Amino acid sequence: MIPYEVSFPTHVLFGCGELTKIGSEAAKLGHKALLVTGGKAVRAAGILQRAIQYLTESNVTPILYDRIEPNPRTSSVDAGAALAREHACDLVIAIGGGSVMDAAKMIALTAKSQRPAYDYMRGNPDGLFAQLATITDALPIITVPTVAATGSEANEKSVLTHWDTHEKSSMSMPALFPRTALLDPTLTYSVPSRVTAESSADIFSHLFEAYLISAPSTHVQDGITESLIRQVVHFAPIAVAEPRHEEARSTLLWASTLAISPFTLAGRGAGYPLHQLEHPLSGHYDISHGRGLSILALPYFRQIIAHDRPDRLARMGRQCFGVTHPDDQQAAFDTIDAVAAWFARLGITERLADFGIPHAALETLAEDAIRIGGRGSGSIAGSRPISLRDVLAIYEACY
Ligand SMILES: NC(=O)c1ccc[n+]([C@@H]2O[C@H](COP(=O)([O-])OP(=O)(O)OC[C@H]3O[C@@H](n4cnc5c(N)ncnc54)[C@H](O)[C@@H]3O)[C@@H](O)[C@H]2O)c1
Repeated sequence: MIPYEVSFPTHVLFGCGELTKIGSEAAKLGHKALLVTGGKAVRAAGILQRAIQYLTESNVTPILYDRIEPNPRTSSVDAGAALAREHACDLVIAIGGGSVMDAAKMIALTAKSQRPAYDYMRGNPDGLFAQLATITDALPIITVPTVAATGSEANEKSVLTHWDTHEKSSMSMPALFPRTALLDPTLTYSVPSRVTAESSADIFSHLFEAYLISAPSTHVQDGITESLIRQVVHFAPIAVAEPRHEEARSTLLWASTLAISPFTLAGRGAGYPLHQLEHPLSGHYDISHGRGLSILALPYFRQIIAHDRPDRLARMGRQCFGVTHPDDQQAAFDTIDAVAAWFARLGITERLADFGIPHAALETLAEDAIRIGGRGSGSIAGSRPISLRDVLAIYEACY
């Protein structure tokens, strides 16, 4: 058993219509808010206009920064932080998906520290990466997720891309915990089916990654994780088919928040190897995160987990996918088939070649995965040290 220390400090308000409370919640934390969002979707859905109205009615002045792209870049964070300083904002509000929330959280930090976002990233040799665990100072943050996917709304993580070096990596520090998260499932009704499908695959990957390579004595966490996987497997196809299905959208939204939380992760003692394999794909080719993960998942199961932890793959299959075979090895392979069928139901069937990635680039991508994801160790931590050869074999298998 691995000892753990747990913190879930974000105050969560969950329910259809909770967006109406954004003004009163913001007024508790500040007077002038940098309102961070993406280019079009949130405005097109009418969410942005409503948020501005509620803030203004509560005497909170919104300063709009609507330049966050999917797979957010350090340059966008730096520009947002400069705007927050210029207007003396005392609060940051994120309305959008994981990309917007991750960027807003780093804006809240760097607006105060006055350092470029890249200073905090793994690849910056003169940076602060080694000190992240002790960094606590940032402007207060409110998150309003409009996609059920990353859990960024209530966790201490941010994933950014430094486009000059194509490094995409995650940072984790206490300063990034949002103070308040407003979770309103109706805000996700406008998410297109394609994005709903890949976001659901992302929630699923957050749930299975540490679960499949978990240390022993995590029975409570296992039970919660399996329950969440069952809900995502059941409700994702429903939300894809019926975007305004309240029960499906509500379930996916809360599942996404809990998927990266101490309730599922405490004491696992394991990292996110599949995420380390995905980051170079979106870092170089701007592939959406959930899509990249789902393309890599099946070869990762076949080449790593089915050999190292058939017991865990079999358990996930029996608990969440109706697998019944009594032999663990066979049940592990049956689970892979069941996950493949679920991806197919969601319409996720692409291969890496479909995204214009040249075959000759696979080696560079694999080297990047090892360099950034391996933190200088020469391999990625997982059920065993995952080598350059393993990564390349997985990329080849889904090309
Ligand atoms: N912080 C974390 O813990 C964490 C965990 C996993 C992944 N991530 C990162 O988060 C990012 C992905 O976030 P994401 O999956 O939420 O996607 P996203 O934020 O990139 O959004 C995906 C798309 O959905 C659109 N969209 C958002 N809300 C919408 C709505 N209501 N209606 C219609 N369209 C809408 C966006 O405009 C965008 O085009 C990646 O960079 C990933 O690496 C962060």
